[in-house]
Amino acid sequence: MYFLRRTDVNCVTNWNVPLVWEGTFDPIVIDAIYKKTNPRVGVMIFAVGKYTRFLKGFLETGEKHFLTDFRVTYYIFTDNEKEVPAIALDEGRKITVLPVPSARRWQEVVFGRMKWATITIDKQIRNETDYLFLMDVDSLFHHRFGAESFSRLSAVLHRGYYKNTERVHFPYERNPESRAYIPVGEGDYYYTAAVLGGYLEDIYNLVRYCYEHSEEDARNNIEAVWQEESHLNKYLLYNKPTKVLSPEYLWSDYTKIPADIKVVRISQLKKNYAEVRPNGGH
Ligand SMILES: CC(=O)N[C@H]1[C@@H](OP(=O)(O)OP(=O)(O)OC[C@H]2O[C@@H](n3ccc(=O)[nH]c3=O)[C@H](O)[C@@H]2O)O[C@H](CO)[C@H](O)[C@@H]1O
Ligand SMILES: [Mn+2]
Repeated sequence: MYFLRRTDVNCVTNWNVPLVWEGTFDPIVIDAIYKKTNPRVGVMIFAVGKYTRFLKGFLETGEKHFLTDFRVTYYIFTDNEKEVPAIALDEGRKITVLPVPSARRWQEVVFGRMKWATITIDKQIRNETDYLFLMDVDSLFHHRFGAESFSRLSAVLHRGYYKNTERVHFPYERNPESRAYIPVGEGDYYYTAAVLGGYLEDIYNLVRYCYEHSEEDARNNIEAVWQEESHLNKYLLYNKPTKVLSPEYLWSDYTKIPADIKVVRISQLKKNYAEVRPNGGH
């Protein structure tokens, strides 16, 4: 008998839910537990404008590493259906393409994810999915992303702020006029908006909150500092995740891999922001 544990990182949050790292779970045991209920998994990805170029790599590597042996539907929201590549999918896995309008600003797309997620869950996905994930498309899977990620609400620590950043320096929205406002002194973690998952209804509550609150900001001519990610961080402060995933679940090709990151499960690709976005860089 041996026990899986890590002593170099924190494996539990202040509200006593798991913080998942490589070396803290047995992948075979945990997949077998969830396999019994054979859940239907949905993954929402947006590929608007030039971002369709990322679909091939995302889907091909997803087939190698993302919940292999589970039933998975990739919901691809795009303004250009013709650019969705034909990828050979394993049994029990499929692609559903959903049309969305083109955008003049990249901000429209990242905010729009919350809007289209809300609308599409109501219209269709509620009847098709048990667990729902939302992911950025400009990334590749490099390593197992399995059933250890399942819970009612699972959020991923942003790689840039998980270790050496005091909470007063988290890049939360600090304008009290914004619905995403978090006062200095509050906050648990800074979470990324690029990977997120949970039960369908829990994700629905989250995306609807982010959608409605960003619309309210827009009516007051406010755009939160990190767009939908700011609203997400506000939501997660008052609706704590039931599982927190380490930055293994979203690293970046821009960032050197430190010793506590034993595996990189997904990594954001380097991209030319000015070239790939409709209104240029940051
Ligand atoms: C440095 C920076 O600017 N960071 C933003 C961006 O990081 P990122 O640089 O990760 O943003 P991104 O350009 O990858 O956009 C997020 C996702 O939106 C989709 N997409 C975006 C633009 C577009 O024209 N077409 C399209 O399909 C695509 O799925 C992409 O992966 O997103 C974060 C949340 O995810 C925050 O909102 C940040 O504001
Ligand atoms: Mn991205």
